[in-house]
Amino acid sequence: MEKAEIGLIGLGVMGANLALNIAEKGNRIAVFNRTTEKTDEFFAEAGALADRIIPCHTMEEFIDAIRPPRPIIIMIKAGQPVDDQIQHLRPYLTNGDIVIDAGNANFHDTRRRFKELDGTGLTFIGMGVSGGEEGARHGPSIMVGGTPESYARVEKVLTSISAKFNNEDCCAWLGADGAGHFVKTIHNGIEYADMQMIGEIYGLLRDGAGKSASEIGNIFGGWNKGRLNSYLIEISEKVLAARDPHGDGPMVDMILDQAGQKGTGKWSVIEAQQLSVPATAIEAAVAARVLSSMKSQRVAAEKIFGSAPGKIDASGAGLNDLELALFAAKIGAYAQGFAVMSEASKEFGWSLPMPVIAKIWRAGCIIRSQFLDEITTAFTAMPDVENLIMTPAFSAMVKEALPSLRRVVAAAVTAGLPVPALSSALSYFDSYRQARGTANLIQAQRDFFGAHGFDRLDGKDFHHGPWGSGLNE
Ligand SMILES: NC(=O)C1=CN([C@@H]2O[C@H](COP(=O)(O)OP(=O)(O)OC[C@H]3O[C@@H](n4cnc5c(N)ncnc54)[C@H](OP(=O)(O)O)[C@@H]3O)[C@@H](O)[C@H]2O)C=CC1
Ligand SMILES: O=C(CO)[C@H](O)[C@H](O)COP(=O)(O)O
Repeated sequence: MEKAEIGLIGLGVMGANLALNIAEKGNRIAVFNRTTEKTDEFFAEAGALADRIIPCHTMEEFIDAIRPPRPIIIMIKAGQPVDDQIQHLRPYLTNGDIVIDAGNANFHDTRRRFKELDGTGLTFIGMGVSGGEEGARHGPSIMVGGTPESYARVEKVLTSISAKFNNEDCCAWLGADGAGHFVKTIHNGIEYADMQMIGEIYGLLRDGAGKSASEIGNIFGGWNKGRLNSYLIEISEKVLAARDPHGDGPMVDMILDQAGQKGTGKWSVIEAQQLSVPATAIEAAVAARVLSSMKSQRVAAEKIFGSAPGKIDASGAGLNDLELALFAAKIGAYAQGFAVMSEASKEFGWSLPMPVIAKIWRAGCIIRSQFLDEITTAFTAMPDVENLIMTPAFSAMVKEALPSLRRVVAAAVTAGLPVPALSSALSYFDSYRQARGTANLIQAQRDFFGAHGFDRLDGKDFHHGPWGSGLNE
């Protein structure tokens, strides 16, 4: 039997679709899944693509089915299962084989795994894949980390399956070891903020303006034709229009208001904090998911404190403000995500290419949008800019949209409706553009209680105030 060019382990939602995508693009692929019945089901449903798929039930069969040196994609549950799978795979691998972890790994694990295989004749690639089920099947965004040499060996197959934007591949090598998984993590952090902000606007329209799910869906549908055009707005419109197949009303009204999370949002925030980069909108989004899960506490608290008393104007200028507010806050979240990547690039020696990252997020991934094309243009003109909002195009957009964000946050606060991500983005802008902040008082307090010292505006070489030990200065 003709051997496969590539192998894939893990036929869950993502792996199965990725395997079909790989086969469809003319590649012969061997597949393996821990639960072998899933392999049989997958093969039985592969239709015309079955000719290019070799289903395997044992590791021996799987390895034998792939032409060496073998590229092997692992697309299974992240964490310990990946280490166990590599352990299980290793005795069968031979010189030159490449192990590609395509799941949502923590990039610290990727760096460790990369090191563990270094010098063994085997190579490790950590590859972020975004686009969910549909993206995996028809074209995801692919973020690769590893050696450029190992990428060169798999580039053809990866670019053949990736999404395209204006005929450009949404797939790129981004740097060594954990670079790809780090970028995917921040992609997800931004995804959290984007989703939370859309959710907050939904809340203002539902609870503050009394709009129904289908009315809000129609509003989002209109916005999707403008500057907010994006996959997340598009699916929000669809979700809000859907009816409950097991009841009478809109589907969304029947869904429990507790958000799940698998870790990437939290990791984004942890890394931002470790790198000392403020990512306040992403932090707010992660915290909001945690608060959403405290359902019983929220129910009890509403009984004590009451529900939101106020109203939100969502007609005419009010609606325009909501659209622009979402746009301004979204800029804040993306600026923060890119700033985290920029700092990580220095810290981990990756030279992450910001314009390329923006480029490969324009199609295929969950945060894909027209807006990312504008980010690509801005970073291409100024690849080393410290913050996206300092580029001429984005500073102009922020200036235009900020008054709306301010009015919306003020109205929400007055009404008692929660807008943690929108208000974090607003405070971020307000803090970032404040040349004279208030940390002088913090420095004075620190010096007062702990003799920590401060720098003076006039540059004089005195570093303590007229209190405590500073009395002697
Ligand atoms: N769903 C999504 O939208 C996206 C998911 N991802 C990431 O892709 C990866 C796969 O996700 P997804 O396809 O959604 O997950 P699924 O839950 O659909 O499938 C999980 C897969 O992992 C396998 N698996 C679980 N534990 C082990 C183990 N200990 N040893 C071997 N195999 C194991 C399962 O095998 P078995 O059938 O035997 O249980 C199954 O093939 C994850 O890292 C996820 O975070 C990335 C982008 C988008
Ligand atoms: O990577 C993804 C999308 O880009 C996955 O769908 C991921 O599961 C999303 O994160 P969470 O489950 O924490 O919402």
